[in-house]
Amino acid sequence: MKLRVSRKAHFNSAHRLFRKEWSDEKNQRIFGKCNNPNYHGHNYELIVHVTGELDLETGFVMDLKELSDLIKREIEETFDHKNLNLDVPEFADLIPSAENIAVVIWQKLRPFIPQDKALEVELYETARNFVSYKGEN
Ligand SMILES: Nc1nc2c(c(=O)[nH]1)N=C([C@H](O)[C@H](O)COP(=O)(O)OP(=O)(O)OP(=O)(O)O)CN2
Repeated sequence: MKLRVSRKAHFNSAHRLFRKEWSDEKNQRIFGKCNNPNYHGHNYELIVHVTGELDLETGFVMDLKELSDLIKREIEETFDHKNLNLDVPEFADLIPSAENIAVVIWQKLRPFIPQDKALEVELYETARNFVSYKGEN
Protein backbone atom coordinates (compact mmCIF):
# COMPACT_ATOMS: atom_id res chain seq x y z
CA MET A 1 0.00 0.00 0.00
CA LYS A 2 1.53 3.35 -1.09
CA LEU A 3 0.85 6.61 0.78
CA ARG A 4 2.18 10.16 0.96
CA VAL A 5 3.14 11.70 4.31
CA SER A 6 3.91 15.40 4.67
CA ARG A 7 5.55 17.79 7.09
CA LYS A 8 5.10 21.58 7.18
CA ALA A 9 7.87 23.97 8.18
CA HIS A 10 8.66 27.62 7.77
CA PHE A 11 11.58 30.02 7.62
CA ASN A 12 12.01 33.76 7.22
CA SER A 13 14.65 34.91 4.76
CA ALA A 14 15.75 37.99 2.87
CA HIS A 15 16.71 37.98 -0.80
CA ARG A 16 17.18 40.04 -3.91
CA LEU A 17 16.52 38.80 -7.45
CA PHE A 18 19.22 40.10 -9.83
CA ARG A 19 22.03 39.02 -12.13
CA LYS A 20 25.43 40.61 -11.47
CA GLU A 21 26.27 40.72 -15.17
CA TRP A 22 23.06 42.59 -16.13
CA SER A 23 22.68 46.38 -16.05
CA ASP A 24 20.56 48.05 -13.34
CA GLU A 25 18.01 48.87 -16.04
CA LYS A 26 17.71 45.25 -17.19
CA ASN A 27 17.52 43.87 -13.62
CA GLN A 28 14.77 46.39 -12.86
CA ARG A 29 12.87 45.50 -16.04
CA ILE A 30 13.03 41.74 -15.44
CA PHE A 31 12.76 41.52 -11.65
CA GLY A 32 10.90 44.75 -10.75
CA LYS A 33 10.46 45.33 -7.02
CA CYS A 34 12.17 41.98 -6.27
CA ASN A 35 15.40 43.65 -7.49
CA ASN A 36 15.40 46.16 -4.58
CA PRO A 37 19.16 46.54 -3.76
CA ASN A 38 18.27 46.77 -0.07
CA TYR A 39 16.84 43.24 -0.20
CA HIS A 40 13.39 42.25 1.11
CA GLY A 41 12.01 39.39 3.15
CA HIS A 42 9.47 36.60 2.83
CA ASN A 43 7.87 34.26 5.34
CA TYR A 44 8.44 31.05 3.43
CA GLU A 45 6.13 28.12 4.07
CA LEU A 46 7.57 24.73 3.17
CA ILE A 47 5.75 21.41 2.78
CA VAL A 48 7.88 18.30 2.34
CA HIS A 49 6.09 15.23 0.95
CA VAL A 50 7.48 11.68 1.13
CA THR A 51 5.71 8.90 -0.79
CA GLY A 52 6.35 5.22 -0.30
CA GLU A 53 5.15 1.84 0.82
CA LEU A 54 3.51 1.57 4.22
CA ASP A 55 5.61 -0.46 6.67
CA LEU A 56 3.06 -2.84 8.17
CA GLU A 57 5.12 -3.35 11.33
CA THR A 58 5.49 0.36 12.25
CA GLY A 59 2.44 1.73 10.44
CA PHE A 60 4.80 4.42 9.04
CA VAL A 61 5.79 5.42 5.51
CA MET A 62 8.54 7.43 7.21
CA ASP A 63 8.87 8.54 10.83
CA LEU A 64 7.55 12.15 10.78
CA LYS A 65 9.67 13.03 13.82
CA GLU A 66 12.74 12.00 11.83
CA LEU A 67 11.51 14.12 8.87
CA SER A 68 10.87 17.09 11.16
CA ASP A 69 14.39 16.85 12.66
CA LEU A 70 15.89 16.57 9.18
CA ILE A 71 14.08 19.70 7.91
CA LYS A 72 15.16 21.65 11.01
CA ARG A 73 18.79 20.59 10.64
CA GLU A 74 19.20 20.86 6.86
CA ILE A 75 16.83 23.72 5.97
CA GLU A 76 15.67 25.85 8.88
CA GLU A 77 19.13 26.16 10.46
CA THR A 78 20.60 27.15 7.08
CA PHE A 79 17.88 29.50 5.78
CA ASP A 80 15.98 30.96 8.74
CA HIS A 81 16.75 34.64 9.46
CA LYS A 82 19.40 34.61 6.74
CA ASN A 83 20.04 36.68 3.67
CA LEU A 84 19.89 33.99 0.99
CA ASN A 85 22.14 35.90 -1.45
CA LEU A 86 24.83 36.65 1.12
CA ASP A 87 24.66 33.91 3.76
CA VAL A 88 23.76 30.72 1.90
CA PRO A 89 26.59 29.45 -0.34
CA GLU A 90 24.22 27.71 -2.79
CA PHE A 91 22.92 31.17 -3.85
CA ALA A 92 26.28 32.88 -4.29
CA ASP A 93 25.85 32.41 -8.06
CA LEU A 94 22.23 31.27 -8.25
CA ILE A 95 19.22 33.62 -8.20
CA PRO A 96 17.16 32.84 -5.05
CA SER A 97 13.83 32.64 -6.90
CA ALA A 98 11.16 30.42 -5.39
CA GLU A 99 11.94 27.83 -8.09
CA ASN A 100 15.68 27.75 -7.30
CA ILE A 101 15.07 27.67 -3.54
CA ALA A 102 12.73 24.67 -3.97
CA VAL A 103 15.35 22.81 -6.05
CA VAL A 104 18.11 23.56 -3.50
CA ILE A 105 15.88 22.35 -0.66
CA TRP A 106 15.10 19.13 -2.57
CA GLN A 107 18.82 18.55 -3.25
CA LYS A 108 19.71 19.11 0.41
CA LEU A 109 17.03 16.68 1.68
CA ARG A 110 17.26 13.94 -0.96
CA PRO A 111 20.40 12.20 0.43
CA PHE A 112 18.64 11.69 3.79
CA ILE A 113 15.35 10.25 2.44
CA PRO A 114 15.32 6.46 1.97
CA GLN A 115 16.12 5.57 -1.67
CA ASP A 116 12.84 3.69 -2.15
CA LYS A 117 10.74 6.77 -1.22
CA ALA A 118 9.83 9.68 -3.51
CA LEU A 119 10.46 13.24 -2.31
CA GLU A 120 8.47 16.34 -3.30
CA VAL A 121 9.02 19.87 -2.03
CA GLU A 122 6.32 22.53 -2.09
CA LEU A 123 7.41 26.07 -1.27
CA TYR A 124 5.16 29.09 -0.67
CA GLU A 125 7.01 32.38 -1.11
CA THR A 126 3.83 34.33 -0.43
CA ALA A 127 0.32 33.14 0.32
CA ARG A 128 -0.39 33.24 -3.42
CA ASN A 129 2.98 32.42 -5.05
CA PHE A 130 4.16 28.84 -4.70
CA VAL A 131 6.20 26.22 -6.55
CA SER A 132 6.78 22.50 -6.25
CA TYR A 133 9.64 20.20 -7.28
CA LYS A 134 9.89 16.43 -7.23
CA GLY A 135 13.21 15.78 -8.93
CA GLU A 136 13.82 14.65 -12.48
CA ASN A 137 12.75 10.97 -12.33
N1 LIG B 1 8.55 32.67 -11.28
C1 LIG B 1 8.79 33.53 -10.26
N2 LIG B 1 8.29 34.77 -10.31
C2 LIG B 1 8.50 35.62 -9.28
C3 LIG B 1 9.22 35.20 -8.13
C4 LIG B 1 9.75 33.88 -8.12
O1 LIG B 1 10.42 33.46 -7.16
N3 LIG B 1 9.50 33.07 -9.17
N4 LIG B 1 9.38 36.05 -7.08
C5 LIG B 1 8.87 37.24 -7.06
C6 LIG B 1 8.96 38.06 -5.81
O2 LIG B 1 10.11 37.73 -5.06
C7 LIG B 1 7.74 37.93 -4.91
O3 LIG B 1 7.34 36.56 -4.74
C8 LIG B 1 6.61 38.69 -5.49
O4 LIG B 1 5.72 39.02 -4.52
P1 LIG B 1 4.37 39.76 -4.88
O5 LIG B 1 4.22 39.98 -6.34
O6 LIG B 1 4.32 40.93 -3.99
O7 LIG B 1 3.33 38.64 -4.54
P2 LIG B 1 2.19 38.65 -3.46
O8 LIG B 1 1.56 37.30 -3.57
O9 LIG B 1 2.74 38.99 -2.14
O10 LIG B 1 1.26 39.80 -3.84
P3 LIG B 1 0.21 39.98 -5.03
O11 LIG B 1 -0.44 41.25 -4.69
O12 LIG B 1 -0.70 38.80 -5.03
O13 LIG B 1 1.02 40.05 -6.31
C9 LIG B 1 8.16 37.79 -8.24
N5 LIG B 1 8.03 36.87 -9.33
